[in-house]
Amino acid sequence: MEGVDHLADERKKAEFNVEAMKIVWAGSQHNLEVSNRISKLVADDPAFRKDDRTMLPRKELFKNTLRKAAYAWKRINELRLSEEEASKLRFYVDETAYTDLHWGMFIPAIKGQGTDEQQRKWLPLAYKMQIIGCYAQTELGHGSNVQGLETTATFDPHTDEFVIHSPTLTSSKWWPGGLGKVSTHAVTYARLIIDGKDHGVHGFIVQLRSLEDHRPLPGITVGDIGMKFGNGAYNTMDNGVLRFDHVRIPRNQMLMKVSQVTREGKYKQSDVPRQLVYGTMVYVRQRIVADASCYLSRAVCIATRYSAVRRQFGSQNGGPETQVIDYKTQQSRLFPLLASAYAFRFVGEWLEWLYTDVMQRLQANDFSTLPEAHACTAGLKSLTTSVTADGIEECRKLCGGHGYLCTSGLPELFAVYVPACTYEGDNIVLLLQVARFLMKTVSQIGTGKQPVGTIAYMGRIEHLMQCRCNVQRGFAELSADLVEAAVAHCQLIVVSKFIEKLQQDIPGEGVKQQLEALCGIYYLSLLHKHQGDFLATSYLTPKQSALANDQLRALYSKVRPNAIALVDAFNYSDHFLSSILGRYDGNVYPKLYEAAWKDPLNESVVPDGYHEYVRPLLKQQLHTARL
Ligand SMILES: CCCCC/C=C\C/C=C\C/C=C\C/C=C\C/C=C\C=C\C(=O)SCCNC(=O)CCNC(=O)[C@H](O)C(C)(C)COP(=O)(O)OP(=O)(O)OC[C@H]1O[C@@H](n2cnc3c(N)ncnc32)[C@H](O)[C@@H]1OP(=O)(O)O
Ligand SMILES: Cc1cc2nc3c(=O)[nH]c(=O)nc-3n(C[C@H](O)[C@H](O)[C@H](O)COP(=O)(O)OP(=O)(O)OC[C@H]3O[C@@H](n4cnc5c(N)ncnc54)[C@H](O)[C@@H]3O)c2cc1C
Repeated sequence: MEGVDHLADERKKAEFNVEAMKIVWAGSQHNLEVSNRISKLVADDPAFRKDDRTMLPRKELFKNTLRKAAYAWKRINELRLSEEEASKLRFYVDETAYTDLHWGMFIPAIKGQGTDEQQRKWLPLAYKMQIIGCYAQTELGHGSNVQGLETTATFDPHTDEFVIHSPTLTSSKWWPGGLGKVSTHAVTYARLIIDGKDHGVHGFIVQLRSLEDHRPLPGITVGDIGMKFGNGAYNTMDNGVLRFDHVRIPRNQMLMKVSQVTREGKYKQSDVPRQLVYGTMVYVRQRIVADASCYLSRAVCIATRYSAVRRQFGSQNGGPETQVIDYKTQQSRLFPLLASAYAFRFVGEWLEWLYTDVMQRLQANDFSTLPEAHACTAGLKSLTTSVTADGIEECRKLCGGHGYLCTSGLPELFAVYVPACTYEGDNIVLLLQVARFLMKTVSQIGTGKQPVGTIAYMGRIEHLMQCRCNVQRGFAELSADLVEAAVAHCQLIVVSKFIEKLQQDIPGEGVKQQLEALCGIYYLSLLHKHQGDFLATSYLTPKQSALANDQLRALYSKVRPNAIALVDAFNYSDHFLSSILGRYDGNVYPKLYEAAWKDPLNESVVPDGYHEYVRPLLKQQLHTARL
């Protein structure tokens, strides 16, 4: 029934102040106000419609994305939106586009690695979108191993230029988003060669296309790499291929904050770690962690609302069947994901703080916290994206058959999100970086160096203090176990940041109690999942393990009446969720029925192709039957 809130009874059960929880989720009253205003702006504007996205052929889909990106930019300017509001608007438009890479990587790369002079030249152009940029690092043959990139930038002292060249097929740039069809410029990563000497990988600003007619400049071959997983989803993005044939750029287009090449061709390394060349990736990994909670909470919101609407079995005396959310099995799959969404929100906030702190220290030439920042961003990016991708798929299964329909919103959400496990660093490769950091820490504990920050706990573990180990010895052989240790370390960070959040003053009736319950579900469900490890290492007795499981079940019961309100606190509009199963009013069945009839296949009663391919078969059967 239209206008009826089918979830009203569920909402009445809430034992906490939902409006106050919305503020906790948004981070502040101000953030909530901006989110409300901008999400409504997008939802109310038919130009941002997206319910047809999974049905459009690629070319139409891509053109539509270009239209939306241009329209979004027009609105941002007309309404004089601030940078914060503009990025919220792109978030609520909810369509991956070349602009993600322009704002998310091209500009940060110039800001992080360009000199003041380079920033003064390039940033105003980029901010006004008079040039559009991408981040061209990965190659056909090299992704994870950045030091293995093959593209060369050879200094020519006669002309004061670099010659950018792709020497082999495997050196072709491959994957950069926005590169395929739109970008006019790319921050391109290439090996710096001076006088025959290889100085390793550096960033260069290279113009790719004419600003007049958009054609590739001489020596540039560029295009899209083709369709990716899923309908709609990441196919709104023009991930591209790019080859350079001795393309010349002025010397001052090498990003020279970290190291410089002089007019005479002298290579000068600033007094900063070379890893700062990887700074843009650290920035984006931190953003991806913050984003994981958004994707996971969307899926959880859909699955929770639908689980309250859906009924199966258990009818008593002809009464209604049981809501599937009341089954303990459903709760044991759904509520840990709900708890994870909140946990990732808080660890994302903390990581943002850590990143800002590291950047401030770098300004003051203090590089001491860089290794920890790298380990935290790499590890948490890996953990949160893996859990989120698996969690979206679990939510699809929690919605039974209807979860498989595109109108549930879940297939596209999964397809658009799952590459997050690969981009900005393959999740296993990143965990190996964390493992290396942990092993290095262990090797230093023996020398009396006290670990601080997120690894301080290691200094309190007795047998680690006795440990005398070399970082590399046995590393490769034990790498699968070390990856597990790295995940456990990252989980510890997530749990401790959740607990720290609870130690803050959290206003709103019942809000803190709900968060305490969710925090308990988060760590107890982990403990339950890994109880074998805890028992094997005698950190838990079987009795304690059983008690922990009892406590977990009790927390599921505590959260159950609040489940709908806890997902309402994410404050997602129906437009943003784009899911019939996750509708705010729970009016699922009539809307599913209605949507089916809107499918293009139902535009005619007799489908295209019937007369060519079906009718002849039927005729043949009639003929055979008569015989
Ligand atoms: C639809 C979803 C949208 C999501 C939106 C999300 C967020 C939105 C907001 C903003 C983002 C905007 C856009 C992004 C959106 C979507 C993504 C789209 C694009 C994706 C882009 C990319 O994928 S870009 C390419 C990314 N590539 C990688 O990540 C490569 C991974 N590889 C590496 O990083 C390195 O090769 C390495 C770390 C694995 C190894 O490096 P190497 O130099 O060989 O190092 P060693 O292992 O020998 O280590 C040497 C020492 O250096 C330390 N170290 C390594 N890395 C760093 C670092 N980054 N910082 C600091 N220190 C580092 C390492 O620890 C070693 O130290 P020690 O010697 O002391 O041990
Ligand atoms: C949607 C999408 C968007 C992207 N956007 C961009 C972009 O804008 N710009 C850009 O430059 N790049 C981009 N990329 C590329 C991306 O960064 C790389 O794909 C990513 O870094 C992984 O590298 P790879 O593809 O070389 O994987 P590989 O390293 O080849 O991984 C293959 C397998 O090998 C394993 N493996 C690799 N090395 C090791 C090791 N040392 N030990 C153990 N196992 C290992 C991995 O775990 C994985 O299972 C994008 C990729 C995708 C999918």
